[in-house]
Amino acid sequence: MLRAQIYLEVREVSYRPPGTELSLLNAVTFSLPEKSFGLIFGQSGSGKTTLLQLLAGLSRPTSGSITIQRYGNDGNPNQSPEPLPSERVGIVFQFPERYFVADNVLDEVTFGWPRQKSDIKMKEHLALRLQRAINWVGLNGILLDKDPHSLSGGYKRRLALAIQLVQIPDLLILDEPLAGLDWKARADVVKLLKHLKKELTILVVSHDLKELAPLVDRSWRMEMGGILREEPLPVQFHEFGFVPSKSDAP
Ligand SMILES: Nc1ncnc2c1ncn2[C@@H]1O[C@H](COP(=O)(O)OP(=O)(O)OP(=O)(O)O)[C@@H](O)[C@H]1O
Repeated sequence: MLRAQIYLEVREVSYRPPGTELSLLNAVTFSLPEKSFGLIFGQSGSGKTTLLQLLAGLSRPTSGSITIQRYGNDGNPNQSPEPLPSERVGIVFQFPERYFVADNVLDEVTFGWPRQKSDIKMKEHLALRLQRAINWVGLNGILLDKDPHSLSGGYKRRLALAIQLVQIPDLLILDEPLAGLDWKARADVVKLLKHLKKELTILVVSHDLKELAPLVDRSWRMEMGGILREEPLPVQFHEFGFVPSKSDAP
């Protein structure tokens, strides 16, 4: 049975940085249903980060569209697509801990929030959002007055996620979320992403295909020249520790 669903839809998006003749993305087209996990992989320099920056609204496509489309139970679009609002997109860049600015966890998560003038209702609303984000990423056991730089690698990534989740994004974008972490922290982040996927649409750029594969609903390879093609992950069962027994052999 079909059910109503919302899709992120990227149509024929091309991008040429202002003042250059070089096209970094060429007619990129894909769609991702809400509350699913998309993974983009491909060679270094193929344009993956450039695409994420466009999705986050940090730069604008030279042509093409990035929209939200709602479909009804009959599988037909409900109305015309709406532009993806950048304030509903959270993005965590590679090595987010390098950009921490505050000297305690609370200030890092609430950086830029109004401090004095907000009314009680607004303060309560912000406190609820903060609590939700902190609980979501499992930072509730951590003292909020701790120096973010003193946290372990895995907890720094949780904090980076909380900073985005506090804005209650519809789409969470992650650029190489496992890069630079030890095996335990990587396993921790994968577990956390599995949990977040129940509530959010997540789009990840990564080279860590093996570890992320169990979460992935849709995957695309970015080829040099900024061309995106849907492609299942090139991961074999044996890479997950599955060794066929003799009776399983064809
Ligand atoms: N503003 C710019 N002007 C010109 N070239 C750029 C600009 N930004 C990025 N590039 C080039 O565009 C190409 C794509 O870069 P991008 O960072 O998107 O690739 P990537 O697939 O994310 O690579 P990696 O996996 O190494 O992060 C690279 O060759 C990069 O040097």
